[in-house]
Amino acid sequence: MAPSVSDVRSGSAPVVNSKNMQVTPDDKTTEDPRDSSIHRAVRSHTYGGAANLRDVFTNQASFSTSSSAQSSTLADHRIISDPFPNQDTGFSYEKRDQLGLRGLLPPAKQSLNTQVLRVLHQLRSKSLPLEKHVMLASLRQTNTRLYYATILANKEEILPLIYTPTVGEACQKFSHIYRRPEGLSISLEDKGKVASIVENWPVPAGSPRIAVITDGSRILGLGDLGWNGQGISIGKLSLYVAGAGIHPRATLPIVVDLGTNNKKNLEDPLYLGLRRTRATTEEYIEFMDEVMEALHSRYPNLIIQYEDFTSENAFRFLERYQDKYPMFNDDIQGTGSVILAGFTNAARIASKESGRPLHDHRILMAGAGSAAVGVGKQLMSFFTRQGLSEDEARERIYITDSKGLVTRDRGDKLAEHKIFFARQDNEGRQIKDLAETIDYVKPTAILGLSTIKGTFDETVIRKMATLNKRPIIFPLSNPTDNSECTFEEAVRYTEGRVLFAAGSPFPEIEAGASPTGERMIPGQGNNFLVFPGIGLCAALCKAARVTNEMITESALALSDALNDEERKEGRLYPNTERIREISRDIAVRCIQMANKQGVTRDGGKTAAMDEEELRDWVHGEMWVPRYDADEA
Ligand SMILES: NC(=O)C1=CN([C@@H]2O[C@H](COP(=O)(O)OP(=O)(O)OC[C@H]3O[C@@H](n4cnc5c(N)ncnc54)[C@H](O)[C@@H]3O)[C@@H](O)[C@H]2O)C=CC1
Ligand SMILES: CC(=O)C(=O)O
Ligand SMILES: [Mg+2]
Repeated sequence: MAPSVSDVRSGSAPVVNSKNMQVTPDDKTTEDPRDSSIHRAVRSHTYGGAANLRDVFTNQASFSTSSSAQSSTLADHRIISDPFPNQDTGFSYEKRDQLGLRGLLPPAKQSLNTQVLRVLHQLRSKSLPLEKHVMLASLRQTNTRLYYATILANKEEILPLIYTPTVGEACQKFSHIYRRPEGLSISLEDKGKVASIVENWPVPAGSPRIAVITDGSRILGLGDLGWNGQGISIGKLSLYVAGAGIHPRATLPIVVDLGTNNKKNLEDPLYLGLRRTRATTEEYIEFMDEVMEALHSRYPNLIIQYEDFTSENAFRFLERYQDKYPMFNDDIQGTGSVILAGFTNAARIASKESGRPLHDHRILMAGAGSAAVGVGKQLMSFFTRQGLSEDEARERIYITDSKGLVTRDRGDKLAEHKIFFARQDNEGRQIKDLAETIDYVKPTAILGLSTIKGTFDETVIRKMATLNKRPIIFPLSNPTDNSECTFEEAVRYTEGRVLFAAGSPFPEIEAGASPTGERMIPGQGNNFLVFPGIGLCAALCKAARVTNEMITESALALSDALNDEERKEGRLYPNTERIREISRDIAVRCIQMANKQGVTRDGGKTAAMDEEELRDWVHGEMWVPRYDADEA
């Protein structure tokens, strides 16, 4: 059955009367003549006949002749093959005449809204999430604006298809579902000539502003997927566009291919990455130095988000580059921010009901990788804000790994990143079992960043329910199949008292099925609630660095974003439907912090604005998918 107009949920309707192109490619580098001619052509919707991004670059000469009706008619019809300017049945009859599109399109002229209905109709006729993911990827590759209009009008339905959990399966099968290239692939074989590879990026509308880079070595909780990790860079950048209004053409997905240790991939004839095992640490460092230098020298304002590197390299490259380039690590810092926000909101509720002072919370983490340690470090600021010293704050946080509680005297050589939270007050006691560790620590909160499904089993959850009036339980590993427990399990074993957030989305529990008799909404504690706002901030104020203080500010802004209605509903995070508003508020607070720290490079523009002006300006800078007014 075809969906009705009312099926298209509003909120951020797909077609809105707002400016079209704002968080645009970097104005500085658009002085590149290739960029500016292309940018102008795209803006004015004249078109020189490029079939794809690369052609936009090579055919740019035809832009300058597009005023000639004769030559443009021959070339311009290919606009329907270029995803950004393509409007398909949305082209007005006048434009069809102008561009030689008569007869190449069905007779009907349809609005973007109606086109969204068709996408939903087709999407809902498919049963498997991966099929839906492939269909949406194909839409992104053929009609960018329709893709984003569909997402914005149907966030709850679409986000799990383009992001976790489905993006996990998509990455596992990325070489199989591959249709056409998207983003940059830079392989170890390009060593010594990475700058020329970066030069190859066709820059269809000026320079990119945000890049997401992965080496595919730890995709979600799925391990080493090699080149197939490109799917995560693409997925995260779709969220930048949908969630923060970054212009689609200002995004740059990158996979660096330094080999893979995934035997299945190496033996798969369809695998599209390098067929070699992973490079050594020395090779890694040299190569990444070259990549960062090449990206930064071509695009000095580019914000580079590191994603899903193994923990050792995640920490290594954050430390190596954070004071040199505008970059941040999403798994360490983005996750730290989002969990600090959710934990703060949960701890306030728990403390209000139990009378326990906020500074007296104790957090036990299952997991001691980049995500857990990043979260732990960010959570320390929760305690220091309650008046504790750094050491006292650190003592409130316990981490466990596959061998149990992490202690200094456990007898094994601890990875460097684990040492900070390794206990020294255990008096020689070593505990392997998580339930026993709970008896020892008596935590008010358990956070799962272990990648292991079922780590929070019935015994663990029931112990938390015995110890706490409102136990805080956050199984944060992705995708859903790796979650330490389900929402339903957490609710059942705590008789509905749990304060819950998970990395991947779980369904709500309706009032009739809930032990409390009230509808229960699970939180989604996922870094996608903050990284779009952090990146938006950095792009807009041309941040020279993404400082730790900016990251902490993003957490405070997210925590403050919860409104009264959401609090009444028992939410720990604001409703994802409001993601653009949330990103705007995060960006405003981060820009203010960036100005305070003197890391902006916008010539004092944002420093001169008061908060309201800044909020309006940031809002106005967000790109909204729409067709030209006369064609909508
Ligand atoms: N919700 C979110 O926004 C985010 C979630 N994550 C998730 O966090 C997970 C971990 O990521 P990384 O830290 O980078 O991975 P990692 O592989 O470096 O760390 C996993 C850690 O879990 C430990 N571990 C394994 N089995 C365990 C067990 N039974 N009990 C306790 N600890 C155990 C390992 O020893 C290791 O320290 C992934 O599943 C990822 O999807 C990561 C970033 C953001
Ligand atoms: C959400 C995310 O960044 C992860 O699971 O790795
Ligand atoms: Mg990640």
